[in-house]
Amino acid sequence: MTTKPSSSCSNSSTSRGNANPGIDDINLEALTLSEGIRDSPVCIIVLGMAGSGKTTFTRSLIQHAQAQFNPYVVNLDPACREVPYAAHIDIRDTVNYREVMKQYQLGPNGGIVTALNMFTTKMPKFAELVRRAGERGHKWCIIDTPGQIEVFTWSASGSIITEGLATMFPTIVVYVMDVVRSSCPTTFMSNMLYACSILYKTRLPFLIALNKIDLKDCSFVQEWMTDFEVFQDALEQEHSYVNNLTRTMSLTLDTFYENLITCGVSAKTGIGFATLIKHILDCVNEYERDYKPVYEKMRLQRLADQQAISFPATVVDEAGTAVPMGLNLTEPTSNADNSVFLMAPSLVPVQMDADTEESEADAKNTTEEQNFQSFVQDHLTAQQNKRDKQQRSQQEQKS
Ligand SMILES: Nc1nc2c(ncn2[C@@H]2O[C@H](COP(=O)(O)OP(=O)(O)OP(=O)(O)O)[C@@H](O)[C@H]2O)c(=O)[nH]1
Repeated sequence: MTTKPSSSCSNSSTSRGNANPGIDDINLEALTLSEGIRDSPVCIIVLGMAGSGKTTFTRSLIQHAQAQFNPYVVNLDPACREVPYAAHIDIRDTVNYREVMKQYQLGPNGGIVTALNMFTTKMPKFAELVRRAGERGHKWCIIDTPGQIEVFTWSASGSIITEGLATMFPTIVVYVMDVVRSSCPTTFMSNMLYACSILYKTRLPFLIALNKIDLKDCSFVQEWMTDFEVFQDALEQEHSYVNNLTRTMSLTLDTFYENLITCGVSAKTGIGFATLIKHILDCVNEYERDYKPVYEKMRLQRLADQQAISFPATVVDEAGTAVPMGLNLTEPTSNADNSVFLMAPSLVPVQMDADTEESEADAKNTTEEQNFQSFVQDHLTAQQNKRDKQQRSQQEQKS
């Protein structure tokens, strides 16, 4: 097991003092936009609503693709406790999400977004690791994303990662959908709206994995997508205020359904994965045929933008003045000096601080113990004072 660094971001200086190098020490040339889009590895970004089964799906896909595609695996969920597969790159090795929450005074979702932002500062090096994986024979790179879907799909870092990968490697999106939860027409429609918005936002080949078919057959979803009348009938059974909206939406999404590929799977039992892999290969062909020219153009445009002369903020009119954020918020240490570093197998420093969670738990236990002791002490003192007072008043009465 990889030992977790104790600070919010693993500091490159930690690794520099070590016998084992960090990623910044091995003179890793960051992959630049000047290189064209490669043939491999194919990046498969796994998205889906919380609890839809993304992580279980990722594990199952790895198993089914192992022999043929030798997947390189990336976990981008900083908040998960553990993953049921061996990840080659795990965001949790790069950014300590709990420490981020503490230092930046954030709630859980803000912590996840910030952790992802920090990881994204190393995007060129992340891309370089993926490229090297391709050269070592990994034909696929499977990327598991955070539980809260909006954290990835609607954050700047999610876009940077998705577009960054798509301008360097063939990239597709697999949207995992829970068929059991989608048996409610309104939930189905919410899921479809999400899928639709992601499809248009990412502009990548898109495949819907209808997951958990061991619990419920997915043919009803496919029927709802192809036959408007059947969906209307299902909607009639529900008495909800949102029915009108759902009905209108289903009409709007009709054209979107036509271009969608769906595939029933069970991440738990493995049913449907042989077909799913065929669909993934079709999506890769689709990327090569329809999307690659678009991303190639985007890559060249970005390269031109990068090479254009950039003016320092001082010469820009109305550059403005930075103001401190929030109330009494101490600015956390800046990360501009390369203090976030990316870890991958063989780059893990030998000497790491004690496991953060363990030490945090110990500290918490000690504090709780102290709090409890002082509570008992206060209680005993109060009791004693009460007894003394009673004795005094009894003596006064007697005298
Ligand atoms: N029966 C059944 N259960 C499944 C299947 N896939 C996932 N699950 C269960 O669904 C639950 C959620 O699965 P996860 O893989 O953690 O889902 P996730 O989308 O990664 O979850 P978050 O990242 O927390 O949003 C777990 O209890 C899984 O065991 C499946 O195909 N069949």
